[in-house]
Amino acid sequence: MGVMVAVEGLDGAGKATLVAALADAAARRGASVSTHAFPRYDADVHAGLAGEALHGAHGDLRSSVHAMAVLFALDRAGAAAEIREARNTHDLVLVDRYVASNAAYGAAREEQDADGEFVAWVHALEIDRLGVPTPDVQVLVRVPGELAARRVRERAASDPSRTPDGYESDAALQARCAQVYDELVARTWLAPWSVVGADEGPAALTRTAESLVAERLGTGSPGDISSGSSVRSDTIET
Ligand SMILES: Nc1ncnc2c1ncn2[C@@H]1O[C@H](COP(=O)(O)OP(=O)(O)OP(=O)(O)O)[C@@H](O)[C@H]1O
Ligand SMILES: Cc1cn([C@H]2C[C@H](O)[C@@H](COP(=O)(O)O)O2)c(=O)[nH]c1=O
Repeated sequence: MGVMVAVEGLDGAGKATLVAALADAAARRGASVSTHAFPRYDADVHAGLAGEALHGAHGDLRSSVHAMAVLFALDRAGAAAEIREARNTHDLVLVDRYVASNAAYGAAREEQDADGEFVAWVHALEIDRLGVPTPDVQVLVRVPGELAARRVRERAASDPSRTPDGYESDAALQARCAQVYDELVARTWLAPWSVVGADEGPAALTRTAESLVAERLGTGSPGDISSGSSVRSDTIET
């Protein structure tokens, strides 16, 4: 059974960049790697609707925190079998955004902390009811909000298809979301966490992430996150 690592963080934190680098590094060592990203805008109707709502479509859909979270959750539920299969057939399963994104963004929108009703509701919905697989480790790419926002703006300037959506352009929401992520880490919510910082370029960040995740997983060799015994989540039930 492969190791499943979910990468989390603010919009523009560098999650996709880290996932790609981790996948490359593991593949170079001969590991089989399966990568996934949520929301699956083009592959799942729920994610597609959520993406359109983030850009202003579908009337007042975006204003409902729970409706948006249900759409993101149904997207993941639709991928649950694929993720289980990937775990059975690959050494390493990497996921760019996962259940904790729903917890962090929804709680931030509701102005709740990680001990609040919203985070408990996400756990009950996604893990307990929809049977979404629990990751072995979560990595928080923890960057200052201003840096993440600058990256989002610069990315949009060079790629018009990445126009900032309603969450990305809300600095106050991103700031609250960063706070909730820190609380989820402190509570070991859902699974153990490793935190990587913003003061490193992609290559150094990847090496740090690999070492920290290997440490969390208790694998023999530092940096080898694709094999060895995986520590199942010491989940905090909420
Ligand atoms: N460690 C890094 N150092 C410098 N620039 C980086 C780093 N990581 C990512 N970037 C740059 O920041 C921008 C955002 O990165 P990326 O797309 O990986 O973020 P993301 O967290 O996946 O964003 P989103 O959630 O909005 O899709 C990209 O232009 C990327 O090249
Ligand atoms: C998967 C997921 C995402 N979100 C939020 C986080 C982002 O602001 C947007 C879109 O994600 P992207 O990575 O910028 O494409 O949606 C969420 O609230 N819940 C989720 O499960």
